[in-house]
Amino acid sequence: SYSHPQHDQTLFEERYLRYISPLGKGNFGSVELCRYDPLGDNTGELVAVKKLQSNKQSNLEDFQKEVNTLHVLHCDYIVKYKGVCYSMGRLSMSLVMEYLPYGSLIGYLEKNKQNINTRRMLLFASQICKGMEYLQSLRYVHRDLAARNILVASETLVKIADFGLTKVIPHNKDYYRVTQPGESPIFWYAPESITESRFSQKSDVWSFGVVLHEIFSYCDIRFNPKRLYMQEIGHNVLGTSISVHLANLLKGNWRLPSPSNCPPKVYLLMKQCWAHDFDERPYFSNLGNQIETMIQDERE
Ligand SMILES: COc1ccc(-c2cccc3nc(Nc4ccc(N5CCN(C)CC5)cc4)nn23)cc1
Repeated sequence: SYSHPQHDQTLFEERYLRYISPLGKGNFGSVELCRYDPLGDNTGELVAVKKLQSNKQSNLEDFQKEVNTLHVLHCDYIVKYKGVCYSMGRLSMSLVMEYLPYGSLIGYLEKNKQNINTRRMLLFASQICKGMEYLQSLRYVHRDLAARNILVASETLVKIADFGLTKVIPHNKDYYRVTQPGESPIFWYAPESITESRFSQKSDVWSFGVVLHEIFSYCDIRFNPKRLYMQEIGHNVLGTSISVHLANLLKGNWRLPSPSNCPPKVYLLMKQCWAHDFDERPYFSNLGNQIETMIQDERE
């Protein structure tokens, strides 16, 4: 059954949505840069439009849920939802969001690593913490927190994007169990998510630790989490699935190594997020405070 349509949904008319260029491919869809230009004089605003890839019913319902999720989120550290555009002909819909000019954190850190100091990396980390704290206050679990899903709005502001896998935790539980794990980003997953498909605020904290590792590795492809884990697991693993090897590696307390030049106190923060027992992992509020303190201490 369809989730109820949002009554105050902002409607963008397809005929005024001018395609400019592709921005990337996310979960279930592609994102394009468009100008919404009703006056037809190029004075309209630039927007990021996420088009639903296939019109498969299941994807349409997941997409509608993503729209409903983003619609209720109002936070400086979460990409702003603007509205939807229905293409009547194809009975499909697109999600219209604010356009963030600097793109994803991955491209930004790689390109600007020369002039990004520890202080700015900690600032980005604290903003992601605040966005996650807000998300958790509404009982949402993101489930796909990764540098690829963090967008750069300005040189001093990042926002969390891509709520394709986000779930709401039921009120009588403190975790969400996924039935059909699709294309899973297992190298960002907590052990309990890998072995039991169990997702909670504490599994998002684990993923945040991996995002910290990505940030302090300047998202250098040579040190990306998947590559580091696969080096440790060994590329020629046959038979048993990668996730079994990964779960055993984590059970045996192997963790991603400290990025080079990463301040020891930041690596300690990552290790806190990677406590095997999810009850021992800090909350985003606690992480945010620790990071704020580090920012104060940064003399740079
Ligand atoms: C996974 O792919 C995406 C792509 C775009 C988005 C998205 C959603 C909501 C808002 C939003 N603003 C931007 N901006 C943006 C700007 C530049 C680029 N790149 C410029 C350089 N190119 C080589 C790569 C794309 C990508 C995204 N992207 N974006 C989310 C996931």
